[in-house]
Amino acid sequence: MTNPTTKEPRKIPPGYIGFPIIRDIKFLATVTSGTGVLDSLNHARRHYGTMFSQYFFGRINIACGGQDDLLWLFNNDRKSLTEIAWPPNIAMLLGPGAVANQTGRYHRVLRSLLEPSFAPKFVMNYLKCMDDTTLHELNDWASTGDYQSSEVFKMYALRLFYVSSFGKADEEVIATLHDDFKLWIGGFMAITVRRIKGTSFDEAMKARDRILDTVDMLIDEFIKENPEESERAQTTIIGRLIYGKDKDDNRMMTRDEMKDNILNLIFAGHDTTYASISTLLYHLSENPDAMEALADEVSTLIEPLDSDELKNAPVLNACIHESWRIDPPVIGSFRKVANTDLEHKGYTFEKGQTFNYSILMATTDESLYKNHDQFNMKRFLPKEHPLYELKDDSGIDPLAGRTNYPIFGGGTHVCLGKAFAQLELRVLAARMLKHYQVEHQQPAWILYGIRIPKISTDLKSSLPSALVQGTFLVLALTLKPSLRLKFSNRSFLYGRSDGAGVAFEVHKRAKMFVEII
Ligand code: HEM
Repeated sequence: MTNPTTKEPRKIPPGYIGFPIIRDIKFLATVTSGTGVLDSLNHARRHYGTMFSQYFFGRINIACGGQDDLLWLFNNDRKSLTEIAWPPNIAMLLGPGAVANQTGRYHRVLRSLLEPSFAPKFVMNYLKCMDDTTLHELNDWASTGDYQSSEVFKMYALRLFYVSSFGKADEEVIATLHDDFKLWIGGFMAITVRRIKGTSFDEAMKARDRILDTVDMLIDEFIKENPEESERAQTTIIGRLIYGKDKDDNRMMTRDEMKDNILNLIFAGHDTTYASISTLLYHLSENPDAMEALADEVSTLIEPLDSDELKNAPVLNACIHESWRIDPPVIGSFRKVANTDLEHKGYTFEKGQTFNYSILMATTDESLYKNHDQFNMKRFLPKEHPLYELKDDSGIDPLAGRTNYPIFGGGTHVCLGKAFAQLELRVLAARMLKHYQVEHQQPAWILYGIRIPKISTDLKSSLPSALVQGTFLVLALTLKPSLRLKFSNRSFLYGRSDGAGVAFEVHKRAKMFVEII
């Protein structure tokens, strides 16, 4: 902190602030093109280091992602010297009672009311319903025999959250929530928080009202059907939120807090899960050795799935952690200086200065992860594993919650749903590779089992390759039904575009189909 008598003129880190209009165009181009985020990050990192100024939604913002920067920021968070700083539209969409919007004591109270539902031990209560939902879902995907959009991952993510929350699924309500949620998230790109009729922000706020009404009705129903001592009240997210008490204050959540926080949880777990599934499947299909090792490992898992066994499955964890590392579902978050000016690296940051801490910068730091742009799940295998290879990596433990693997953020707002997210992905990956054969497939025409690459490439080379690939495809239709993937761009908010946002197809053995692009 600075001494007011010796305070120097404000200095901010170097960076491209740019000229009006040009910077607006540059900013929009960066955030709307998936690879633009990583490219511009790499560019800035090369020129200015791990802390630099940037123009962001109309103001100067400090981006940072070095180990020292993250430690500094997360420690400030704990001392209440920095606080959360969502852009105003996101803060409004989240609502006044949402944990992610809060600071100080109120934030601690809300966390203490929410944390029990997401504690690693408690999360194991959700294993059975997650597993049942997953088996059912995979079967549905497999039986369509047609390409589907990656939207199904979103519905699946919502369904998992819903069954863990309420202990059962109501398809009509899930579909309504899904549609409203899509409109709600559309408000994230709003440049004004004025409610002008017909704008995406206005539509998003209306969707927020509808979601809150739906949640209100669900809470009423839950209370009616599940008294405090019932099993559902004791083992579901909503049960814990309704009946749980804060240990210090002995107070329960108000109805408004409950509604805002259910929406907050849906938001926090929805697209993150969707992006996690997309990227994991992408990297596995691009890395057949990893996929094979994983399929071998999950084939030996006992039935019913056991939470400890899943938690300790080395290849499963290594693949998930490496996929999250190379394509973090959340690439960063926002903070601002709370009340007192702060100093770091010789710069003085005044009250209100905003920061964007970068998870992506840490996970693509070459000094932490050699060949960071290559998927290498072996970096996270335990030493005693037969596939373990210590090359240049420094043995980082992704579960330690350190700044060298900040996938779930850090400081006081560190992810509340970490154990939940890990369980979801473990169950899906285990079930998929235990029961299905997963094939990677670039966009192509599939004609009676023969895969014909898009004719945009050289025709002479594509025809023989079509025949070879077609032969392999037919051979591949062996005992397991197969899942096929095709890739397109992914939302900028959730990392790079080259990795995910998949349309995919699951089909039963020997099912023939034609895909028209
Ligand atoms: C792979 C999946 C996920 C990733 C990568 C992820 C990542 C993150 C990150 C980076 C933050 C910190 C944001 C900040 O510093 O401001 C965060 C916060 C949060 N996450 Fe997650 N998350 C995931 C899944 C989930 C799930 C499934 C839930 C719950 C169902 C959840 C609930 C939350 C909540 C409530 C917060 C806000 C906590 C607070 O502000 O105190 N997350 N998450």
